[in-house]
Amino acid sequence: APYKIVMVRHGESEWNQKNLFCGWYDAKLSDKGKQEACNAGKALKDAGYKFDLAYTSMLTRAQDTLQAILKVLGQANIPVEKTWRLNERHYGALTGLNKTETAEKYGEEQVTIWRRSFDVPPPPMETDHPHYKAIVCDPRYKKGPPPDQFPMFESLKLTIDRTLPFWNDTIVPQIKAGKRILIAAHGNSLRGIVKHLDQMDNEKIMGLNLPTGIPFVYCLNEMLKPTPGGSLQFLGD
Ligand SMILES: CC(=O)Oc1ccccc1S(=O)(=O)Nc1cc2c(c(O)c1O)C(=O)c1ccccc1C2=O
Repeated sequence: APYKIVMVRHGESEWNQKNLFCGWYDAKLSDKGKQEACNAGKALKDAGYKFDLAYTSMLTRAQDTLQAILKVLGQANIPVEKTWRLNERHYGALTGLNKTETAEKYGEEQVTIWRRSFDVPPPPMETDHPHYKAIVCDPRYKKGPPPDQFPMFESLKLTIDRTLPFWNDTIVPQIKAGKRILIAAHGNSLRGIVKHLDQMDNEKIMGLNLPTGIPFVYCLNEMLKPTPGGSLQFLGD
């Protein structure tokens, strides 16, 4: 295929382990997550992959997954671009809650509605949220999003709507320039790219739960459309 691109969802985080909504909270990789990242690097190395350029989010769990992979590949010094547009979905007031607390606070019915909705957002993160300051005042966001666009909550739709401009405006030109690219990001930001590439409808993309730490490849034609059988090829399959 004229073009190939590799993507990987970050390894398990310490909050994934505890089944807490993480979103824009900067949880670290768990020991298992670090192992997953190394395994991803090994799978890519064994398959002979090399990269010219990598993209990741502003969140440590994705950045550390990327670095672990690049280290295994002996490519720790290739250019890496970090962007908030590849961040995980912002879970608003649910950030830090587990399953029981969510159901207690909002009721099972509301949880079921949220789980099934493409464009129903969770309640906003208020200024009294335990992690509000750590997230909103984090200096890493100095270069964006601008204060008036800084999310306090996101639906899956809103997440995809802020990820795709980065894909179209920044990543696509580099693919067309022939760069070998690796993206290490999050379940929902990667859903945005996958939905776009495979022209999936809302229900279908909500049914796709990308596994942590398993790289997947897209083989794209001249029009950057997936070739037959070129979609979502997981390494190790
Ligand atoms: C497997 C698991 O325990 O998931 C958790 C984790 C934390 C809270 C609630 C749950 S749950 O069991 O209700 N399942 C569960 C719950 C939810 C979601 C989801 O994908 C999911 O699997 C969402 O996407 C989601 C998105 C936006 C707002 C709320 C939810 C939500 O409440």
